[in-house]
Order: sequence, then C-alpha cells, then structure tokens
Amino acid sequence: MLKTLYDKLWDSHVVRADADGTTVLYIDRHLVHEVTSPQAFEGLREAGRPLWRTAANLAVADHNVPTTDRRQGIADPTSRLQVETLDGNARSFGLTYFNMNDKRQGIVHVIGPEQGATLPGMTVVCGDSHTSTHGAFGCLAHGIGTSEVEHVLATQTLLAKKSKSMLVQVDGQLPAGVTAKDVVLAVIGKIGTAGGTGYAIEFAGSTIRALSMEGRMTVCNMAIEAGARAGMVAVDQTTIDYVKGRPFAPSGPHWEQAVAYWRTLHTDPGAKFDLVVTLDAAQIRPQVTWGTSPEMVTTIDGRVPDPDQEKDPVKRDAMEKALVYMGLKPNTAIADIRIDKVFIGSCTNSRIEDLRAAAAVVRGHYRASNVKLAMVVPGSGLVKEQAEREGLDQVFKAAGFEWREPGCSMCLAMNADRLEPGERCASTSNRNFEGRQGQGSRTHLVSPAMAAAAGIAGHFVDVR
Ligand SMILES: CC(C)[C@H](C(=O)O)[C@@H](O)C(=O)O
Ligand code: SF4
Repeated sequence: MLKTLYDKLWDSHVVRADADGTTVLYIDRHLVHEVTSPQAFEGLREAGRPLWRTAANLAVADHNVPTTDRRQGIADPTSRLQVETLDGNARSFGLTYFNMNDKRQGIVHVIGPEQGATLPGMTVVCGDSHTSTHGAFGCLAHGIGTSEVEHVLATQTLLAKKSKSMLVQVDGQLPAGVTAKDVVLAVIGKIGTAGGTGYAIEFAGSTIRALSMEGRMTVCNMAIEAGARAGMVAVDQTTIDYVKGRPFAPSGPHWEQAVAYWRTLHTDPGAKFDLVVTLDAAQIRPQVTWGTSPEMVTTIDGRVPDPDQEKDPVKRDAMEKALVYMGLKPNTAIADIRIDKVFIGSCTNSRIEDLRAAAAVVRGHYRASNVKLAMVVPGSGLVKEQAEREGLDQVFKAAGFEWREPGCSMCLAMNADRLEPGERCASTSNRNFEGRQGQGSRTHLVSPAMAAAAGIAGHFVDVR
C-alpha cells in the first residue's frame, strides 16, 4: 500500500488500535516547559508514579523567564513560582533540564531541534500548541494538554485518533525578500485558520525542498494557526545535514543505521491525500496581518480591507470588530501603518537565520523616532552566542535595537515584556489575538526582515 509520510509515522508508533480508531501511540520525545507541567508532576507525585522513561524527556523554562539581566532573578511572583516549580520537578524526577542560567536554555521549540533531541521519524509531544514546529524534521509532532502531559510522563504513550491528511504543495522559486514566514502566512490567508482543522498537513513541493531547516520549522510552526494540529516535511539531505553531530543525535554505527531509516520518511509517489492545496511561490509577496487572527492577512502592497465589501455577514462582523480593536480604518494602505514597537523573536522566527535576515536590514540604519522600543530576543542561549560571534548584537545595538536574553518574551507577554494598551507592534511571532502581547496590544505578524524594516522606517515597508 502506498503511504503518506503521516501514515508511516503513525503506523510505526501504534502500540494498540481499537476498532473505533482510538489508538495508543508510543511517544519518543517529550518536551516539557514550566507552564503546562506543574499539575502533571503533581498528579504523578500524588499517585506515587515514576516516569516511564526519564531519558525521553527534556525540560526547559521559556515562557516566564526574564529577557533582561537574569542575576536579578524573576521579579513577578507568579512567573517565579512557575519556573521554580519546574526547577524542583526536574530535580526530583531526574529530568534533563536546561535552567534559566544554562546557555542551552531557550524556547522549547528552538532548543529541541538545536540539541538534536528532535530527530526524524520520532513522535514528539509537548504541552504546547507550537510543537508542530518539530514536524519540519519528518516527525509526527503536536501539542498536548496538561492531563496528557501526565499520561506521557507516566506511560510514554498517548491516546490519539488519526487525522485526515492534507498536502500543501508549494512550487517555484520565492522572489527575493520573500521568506518561509510569508509562505506560511500566505497558506493561512488561503485556507483560513479553520482550513486545517481535522488534518495533519504535509508541506511539500520544490519551494519547501529549497527551504533550510529553519525555514521549514517556521512553516510547520504555524501549521497550528491554520487549524492543523501537526505540520510536517519529508526527510531529505537538508534534514540529515542539520541533525548530524548534534548532542542528542545518534553517532557511530547508529548514525548510518538511523540515516538509512530516515531516508524512507517521505510520502510514496502516488499516495493519496484527503485534500490537496497548491500555491505558486512566484506569486507570494511579503505578508502583513491587519487583524486579530493570522488569517486576517494581506500583502505589503495591499490595503486594510473594507467590511462594506464583504458579503458574508459573519466575516463582516469579525472584520469590523478587528478593525476597531486594531485602531485601523478600511482601505488604509498597509505601508501607511505606523508602528510603536518591534519584536523580533518567538519560536517562529528567533533562529540564527532570522536574526541574520533582520540584521542585514538594519545594518547602518537607526530605529525611527516614533518607534519606542525594538527588541531582538534570540530563541536560545546558543543562538545568542552564535549571533554575537557574528557581531549581529553590535549591528542591532548600533541601530537602536535592544539585544535580550532568550525566551518567549513578548510573543505572549507572560514575562515582563509587553505592549502597553493601544500600542502597535511589528512582530515576528505567530499569534495576533486580542491581548496577545499585553492588554489592548495590537500585533501585526511579519517576517524578520519586514519587522526590522518597519523598525527603521517607522511604518511597514516593502523589503523587496
Ligand atoms: C503557554 C502555552 C500553553 C501556549 C501554547 O500552547 O501554545 C503558548 O506557548 C502560546 O503560544 O500560546
Ligand atoms: S514563543 Fe510564543 S508561540 Fe512559541 S512557545 Fe513561546 S509563547 Fe508559544
């Protein structure tokens, strides 16, 4: 039988399947962060249950960590409690843990791949929706809830039902200045935030093949914003080259064995998907969201839509509400929208290539006078170190951009980094929901180059 990549990943992890499709799936890698794990550890403690396979877990604190001087500790008591609770749980359960002052610390979805803890062919779960990121490696990776975190810790398995399969086929060469972020925003613009509901998406085509692993991670990261729980990309030489030599990756004879298996992790030619969506890369332009959902997106040469032109009453209502919240008038040119702050970071766009792309834009320029704050938050301590080796921190600082410590930061404002009510931000993150970057915050999702350019110009500009 011809199989999709998803079929292969699924079939190789079935422990037991019931007639109604309910399946016990084996989980290879469990990533843990401080927000969704406390009750899970508490549950284990109360039941006196040990971890099933301690080495399958990797824990890190990311959402609540400060991005400024860490020697001061964490000022906010709730944030401090969450991080200290993870410190304690990691210690008492014996998990591999990168604490706040470890240079390997960073956003869970950045450090998994960086360490080689995410490997092709794995099932990867974490109590976090953006676990879809890891699908870039030819993994079945998705978020789980806190009760499932406990289940995985205790049994190394998960109860799951198979999704339908969707192929998102992107072909052709991306125009200069158009990035993986623009590809995935264009996909979401096309299929909508509910378009992927009930599906696992495989991203394929010559455009995806040509992306680096970092670009593929950006695309899979936002599969969840298209409604799909999982996104994935087939394994190829790019995948294997990225993984080689990473601390958790296999080595010696195991390496060759693993690579031989990994090379089978692609959809068989002719295998059928439940749904196929195609995009022409040549038509994709730099994307900017204008509303409060990632599907409310247009291009840099576009305009804020006019609800009066929308025939669907439900969509019209949502549009009107979004425009009020965002403080935008219909038909405003995107390039005329002035911003107050810039955020370059998050598990979508905080890797070294993202920082290089942003630095290339700001080099030799200075932050616009109306931009009160522009911050660059590397995805991990190792990304930060690499960027500093390349002098990118100096480029950013010279341009009036702040250079911070790694973590989720202003992606969701659980730590001290947030927008003030009404402030407008060019952000490289993945969610532009109401209040996402602080109460009353207004978020426009863009690529790193676009965010950097907006910081210099003071409004959105076309990086092409
Ligand atoms: C805090 C966590 C549960 C949440 C998620 O699941 O995605 C966060 O990472 C987010 O991006 O909103
Ligand atoms: S960076 Fe943002 S999206 Fe990613 S895990 Fe952290 S809060 Fe969630």
